[in-house]
Amino acid sequence: MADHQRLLHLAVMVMPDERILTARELYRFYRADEEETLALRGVSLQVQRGETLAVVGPSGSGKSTLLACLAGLDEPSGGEVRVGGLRISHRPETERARLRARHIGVLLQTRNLLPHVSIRDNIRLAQRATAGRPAVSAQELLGQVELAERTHALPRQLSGGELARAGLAVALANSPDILLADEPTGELDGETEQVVLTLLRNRAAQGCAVLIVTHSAEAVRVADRVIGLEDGRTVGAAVVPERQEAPDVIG
Ligand SMILES: Nc1ncnc2c1ncn2[C@@H]1O[C@H](COP(=O)(O)OP(=O)(O)OP(=O)(O)O)[C@@H](O)[C@H]1O
Repeated sequence: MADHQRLLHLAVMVMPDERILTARELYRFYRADEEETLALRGVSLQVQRGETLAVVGPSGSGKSTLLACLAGLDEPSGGEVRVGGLRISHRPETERARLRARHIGVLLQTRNLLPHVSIRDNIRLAQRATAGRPAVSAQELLGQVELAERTHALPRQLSGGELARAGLAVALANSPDILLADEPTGELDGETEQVVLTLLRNRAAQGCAVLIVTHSAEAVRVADRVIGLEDGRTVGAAVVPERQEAPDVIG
């Protein structure tokens, strides 16, 4: 190999892949009893490090299905999902779970919290899914989401806003490269919504790729880009013209 080729090869090897999350031509077909639904019909997207992408669309348009396929919680019927250079789709569940634990934080509408353990132990259990020492302690994470005083609380002892922040702390337990959030501000009041959006923005500012499925105009406003889904297809993509920074509530 010539010198310049060797240098180029090295540069490609050490250059971080900015397109950390890539979905190509995703299809998801459901069959329940006699009913067949094509929930995704060829969806392609990319999210870069440091970028926030909002996915919007009417009920039933395929948003949650898309998020589940991106997270490796569900398998697309066709197409593929890549995390950095690694394919996460079309692998056994255990391998998808391993890749997810290492690279992806997922915040689901159900708030991804186990009901019978404290919020601190919810975080610790999430951290056990990866080998090695977590980069950030459960106590530190709870401090970041302003729940340091509620360490021992069970999920049912928390308010809606506190639950949303606890769910986010669990999603961030393993310092993910990618954060996927399904309606992260769903039932929150305006003030708590701003707190959660600020936390998401801060993560993106630290280099995380953030994808938010949302109905909230506020959430769309803090995104860098927005894509629409309708009937399982992307119907438009736009750069948000003037991003409104959420107030800097949490450092
Ligand atoms: N497990 C399933 N089995 C059969 N059909 C399903 C399943 N999950 C979703 N669907 C169907 O796939 C389509 C897309 O559903 P999905 O939940 O992804 O939509 P959504 O945009 O997230 O909706 P919402 O905004 O109401 O949460 C819908 O027609 C839904 O009924």
